[in-house]
This record gives sequence, C-alpha cells and structure tokens, in this order.
Amino acid sequence: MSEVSPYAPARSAVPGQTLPASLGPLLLDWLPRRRWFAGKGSPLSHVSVVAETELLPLPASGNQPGLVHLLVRAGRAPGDCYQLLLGVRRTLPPHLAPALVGHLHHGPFAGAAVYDALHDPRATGLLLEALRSRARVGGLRFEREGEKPLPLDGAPRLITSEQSNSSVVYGDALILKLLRRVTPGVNPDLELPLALAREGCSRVPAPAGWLTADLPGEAEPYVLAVLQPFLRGADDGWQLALARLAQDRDFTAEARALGHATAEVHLSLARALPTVTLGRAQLSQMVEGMCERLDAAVQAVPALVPYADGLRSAYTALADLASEGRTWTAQRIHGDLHLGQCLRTPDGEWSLIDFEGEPSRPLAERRLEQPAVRDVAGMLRSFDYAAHAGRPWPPGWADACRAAFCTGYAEATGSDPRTDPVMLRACETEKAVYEVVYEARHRPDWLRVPLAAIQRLSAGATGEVP
Ligand SMILES: Nc1ncnc2c1ncn2[C@@H]1O[C@H](COP(=O)(O)OP(=O)(O)O)[C@@H](O)[C@H]1O
Ligand SMILES: O=P(O)(O)O[C@H]1O[C@H](CO)[C@@H](O[C@H]2O[C@H](CO)[C@@H](O)[C@H](O)[C@H]2O)[C@H](O)[C@H]1O
Repeated sequence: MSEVSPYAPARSAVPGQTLPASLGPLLLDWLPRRRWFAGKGSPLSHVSVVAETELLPLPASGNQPGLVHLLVRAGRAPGDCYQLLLGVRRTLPPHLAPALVGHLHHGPFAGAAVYDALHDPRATGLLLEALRSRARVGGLRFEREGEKPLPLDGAPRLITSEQSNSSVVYGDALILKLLRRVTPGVNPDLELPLALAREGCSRVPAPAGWLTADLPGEAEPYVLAVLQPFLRGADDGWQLALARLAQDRDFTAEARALGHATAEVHLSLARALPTVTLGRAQLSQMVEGMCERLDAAVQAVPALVPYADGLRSAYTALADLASEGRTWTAQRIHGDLHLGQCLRTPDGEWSLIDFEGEPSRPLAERRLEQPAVRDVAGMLRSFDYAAHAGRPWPPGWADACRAAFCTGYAEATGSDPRTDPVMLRACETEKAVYEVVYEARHRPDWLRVPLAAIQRLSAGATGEVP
C-alpha cells in the first residue's frame, strides 16, 4: 500500500443531521438485525448522524469503492451511538453480497450498493495502513504504540462469529477490534490491556494501536478500535471445554491453570492501578445497585419473578456482613470474564481478552474498582454454562472445574475465593441475573441455562464450590 495518505479530505460532521434520505431507511432495517445492536425490542424509527468522515471518495463511476466512517445515533431517545464503516459501490462483487446493507434509491448515487465495509479487504487494509502511518482524518485519530513496525502484509478477514463488536484479523499477525456501541471516555478494553502491558503482564495481548474520535462538543474522545497481536493457533476456553465434555473428559487441569492466569492478571492490575477499601457505606451502595439491577431484570424477564426474594437475600446477606464491620479490597477487574474470553496458545498458556466489561453497563460503572471475586464468579458461572450446553448433563463436571479454578487462583494469590462464600454467592447471583437478561435479549433458547442457576442461588445455596 502506498506511503501517501490515500484519504480524501474529511467532510464536516454535522451532529444531529438526519442521514441522506436514501440511506436512513436502509439502516432502519439493517441495524436492528445486528447482534451488536442493543436497542432490540422496540421498533427503530430514527437514525441520525453524529459524525461522518469520508475515507475514500464516493464512486462517481466504475467500480471503485467509496468509504465512509459513520457514528450514528439510533434507538430510543437519546439513543446509543454506533460505529459503522460503510462502503459504496456501483456494483457489488459476489464475495461482498453477504455484507449488503441495501441499495440507494435517490440522489447522485441512486442504484449504488451500500455495504458493511468490514467485509471488504480493500477497506480494512486501509484502516491498518492508517494506524501504521498515524493518520488524522477529520476527527479520527489513528494511533500506534511505540516505534515497532506493524506487519502489513497479511490479508484481512472479518471474524464471522456473532459478537458484541466486530474484529478483523490481518494474516495471522494482528487483530483489529472495532467497537460497535461507543461512548466518549476512557474505554477499559484499551485502558486495562495497556496498563497490563506496561506492568509487564504477559497474560494479555498488548495493544499495538488504536483509533479514537474527537467530536465537537464532547470533552473526551471516543475509543473506536483496538489493534492487538493475534494469538495464532489459540483455542478459546469455551470451545475447549465443550470438546472435552463431548468426549466425557475432565477439564480440571485447564481450569486450575485458568485460575492461575486470572490471579496473575488480578495481581498485575492491583499493582498497575489504584485499589480501594470497601466499607459499610460503599457496600451499601454496591448492594443498592445489585438490587436495582435485579428489579430491572425482573421487569424485563418475568420468569425471574418467583425467585426475586431469594435472589435479593444473597445481596442483603452481603450488606449484613458489612454492617458487622467486614471490609473488602476492590480493584480494577476484567468485568465480564467467561471461558470465551480465555485463549490457550499452542504452548499451553492462557491469555485473557476483551476487557470491555459487561457491554450493557454504563462506562463509568465498568471502570469502578470492584472485589476481584466478581471475575471468579464469572468463571464459575461459565463452567456451569459449559456443562449445561450439551446433553446429557454431566453431574460433577462443573463442580470439579469450579473447585480446580479456585484452587489455581488460591495458589497464585494466597487467597481462596471459597473463604468468602457470601461475596461469592452475591457475585454469582448478580452474574446469573445479568445472564438471564442477556439471553432473553440475544439468545432466548439459552435462557434455561442461567435460569437453572437462578433456582439454585435463590434457594440460598452457599458453599457450592466443593
Ligand atoms: N488477540 C487475539 N488473538 C486471537 N484471537 C482473538 C484475539 N482477540 C480476540 N480474538 C478472537 O476474536 C473473538 C472476539 O473478540 P472479543 O474481544 O471477545 O470481541 P467481542 O467484544 O466482540 O466479544 C474472540 O472470541 C476470539 O476468538
Ligand atoms: O463475549 P461478550 O463480551 O460478547 O459477552 C457477552 O456474550 C457472552 C456469550 O457470547 C455472554 O456469556 C455467556 O455465555 C457464554 C457461553 O456462550 C458463557 O461461557 C458465559 O459464562 C455466559 O455469561 C456474556 O455474559 C455476555 O456479556
């Protein structure tokens, strides 16, 4: 790719401007069908532009793609902000057919195809080149960490599995994650891996570059994308666990090693970033938040109604402990740890990815210091998920993994999460409630999995980790 910046001058962004009449209806239909679109459930009636940056001029003739970077606001007012990279071509080649958003009906580009350009190697190659050259286009700032050259020769491909965001792999060397629902402010998916890399923690791929946007009227930039080394040949913990289950085989050695890896990341985070002590006042605030989220979940998913009181008792038990004078240390954590966020490289080592936190929570909440047991609870839930994913349900498999994970965690930190059963139950309960809402919204067929845990946890089960 050329050293010369290939970008057209940015068109000015007009916040609140309604999209060109012809593109608006296409997005109204296309956006709600994306896995990453959070506003499902209520009809989408309006999409407006937050910022528009032309990266390649729109095609006047021939079959050269035009490329537009868009931040749009969509969903119930004020609406969430989404990042889109749209290509425009007079004729869409067959390999891009699955990326079609629709055809423009009016204006100078009538008849042209609009498509999700993350499927187009020409467009994604351009993003990598922009990161390499630290390009500035309109409000977009492409950044690169350090002076180490980026390998630029790998063919880009979009990861096809449905995720909360969209990721493009370049050869087998780099992976660029484009965040889909974006907010201004520091994003933990960049903040924490950078802090860990600078702390010397090797359990997390170190960010190699990132994309931010400065928008008029916003005090803080939006973090839009993060570039990391691609862990070649790595298997994710979820697939590994399912494969073991299918062969009726034990997973405890891996679970224990995962406990070690999680503990190492926690120890590094506690060194790299501030820790705080949670006393009575902070705990009561935390429990209040847990109860509010439970109330909202019960409203959203009526299947929770019979269990609400039992679930709430897990939270109030925590508040009771705090009022007796018990305190906890809180620190920055992963925030949405599960088997799918753990990658095992061919040398047998575990790495953790995706530090964004729970996608549905506000950014400020995701950046709060929290008891590290919260991540432990996420992993314990994940072993339970894996065991329930296949048939028949293997009694004992999840318990053995849960125990092994805690053992590994205790070996590395000197502190066994099982010695704090009240906090563990409260955090597991919170995670299961979150999962019920997540599954109801995204994968209703899976709702039975967290609901099984809800029954168990609402009945006051403690000490379920043998
Ligand atoms: N550094 C990496 N090396 C190899 N594969 C990765 C890496 N980072 C992410 N992946 C793969 O991409 C998928 C999506 O990444 P993730 O950060 O979890 O995105 P999302 O927020 O969309 O879930 C992961 O499940 C994993 O399979
Ligand atoms: O990976 P994401 O950041 O997109 O996380 C969201 O989706 C996850 C599912 O892909 C969801 O995780 C839940 O399902 C997993 C199995 O698919 C299971 O291992 C996890 O334990 C369970 O929580 C995650 O909660 C959600 O935030």
